[in-house]
Amino acid sequence: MSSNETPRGPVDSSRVPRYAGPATFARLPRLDEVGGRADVAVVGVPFDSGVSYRPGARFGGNAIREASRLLRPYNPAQDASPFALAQVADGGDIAVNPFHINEAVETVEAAADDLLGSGARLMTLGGDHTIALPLLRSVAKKHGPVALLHFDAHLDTWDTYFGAEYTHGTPFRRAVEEGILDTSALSHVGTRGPLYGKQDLTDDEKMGFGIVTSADVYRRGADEVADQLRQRIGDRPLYISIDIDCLDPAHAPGTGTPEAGGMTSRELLEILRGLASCNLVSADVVEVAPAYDHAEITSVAASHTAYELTTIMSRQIAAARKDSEAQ
Ligand SMILES: N=C(N)NCCCC(=O)O
Ligand SMILES: [Zn+2]
Ligand SMILES: [Zn+2]
Repeated sequence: MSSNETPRGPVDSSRVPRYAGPATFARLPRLDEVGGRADVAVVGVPFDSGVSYRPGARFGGNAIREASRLLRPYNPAQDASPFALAQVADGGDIAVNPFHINEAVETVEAAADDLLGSGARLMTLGGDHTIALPLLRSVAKKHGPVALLHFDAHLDTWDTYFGAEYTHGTPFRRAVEEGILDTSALSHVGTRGPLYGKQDLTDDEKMGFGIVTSADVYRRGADEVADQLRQRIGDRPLYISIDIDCLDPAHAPGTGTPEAGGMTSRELLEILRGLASCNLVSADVVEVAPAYDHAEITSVAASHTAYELTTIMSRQIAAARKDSEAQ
């Protein structure tokens, strides 16, 4: 979108009932309806062949789209209308091979290359956490090694499962090995639950990660945690990866590897709002498995999470555009 074009926004829910018609994220236009160019492309990755326990995250993207019908155009928490500040559009799903993990990883990377190459930032809806690796590869090709904020109950820096190196428990170890992360700014947030051994933590620390556990969030509060994370990230290009199981199973039952004692959705949303000044280049929300959900609890939480992330990106795009116009 050039600076003098008005973004095409969501379907007006005061004219067309919000439950009518096919679902796109937040009832936004499809990417092809805005000439194939968007500032933020919301894309689904229906892939869950990398999971170690309950399957079903392949249906996550569409469940989030359905739940996002109720999102409204003005975000008071960030005082912004994200879909008016920048062109946000739904790029549909990346068609990945469910029978071949390595090929799926390549397909996701190539599709992300195309979208990022068109100038869009990515808001990806998973899918299981395996997909973070090809997304990070693509983002690093564009920006160099990026800072990573990883919200998750799990470390996801394990080595292999059944000899497989691409799984939902291993993407961030692979990313560190490949040199696509800025190891001076890596944090897990919401970590908790049993591990295989203490070595998991030692290995993780050696890779450069800092840990803010879900109990830390509870004790110190969202604002203090966001301040600390912001300081660590500085103005580095930042990728945020959100495994919905960072939330307590009470707030996100619809996921494949639930762990007790997690964050509330309020805490997650507040931490994200506290990061609004960071240079967020792309993000994902993964591990929503609707078959285990009830009353869309998980997909509503995921849709609001993606809404906050999209708002951060839109505000930055609008601010950058204003700066370049002033020059
Ligand atoms: N990324 C998610 N959600 N879970 C990883 C769990 C890996 C395990 O089964 O130990
Ligand atoms: Zn997890
Ligand atoms: Zn994960």
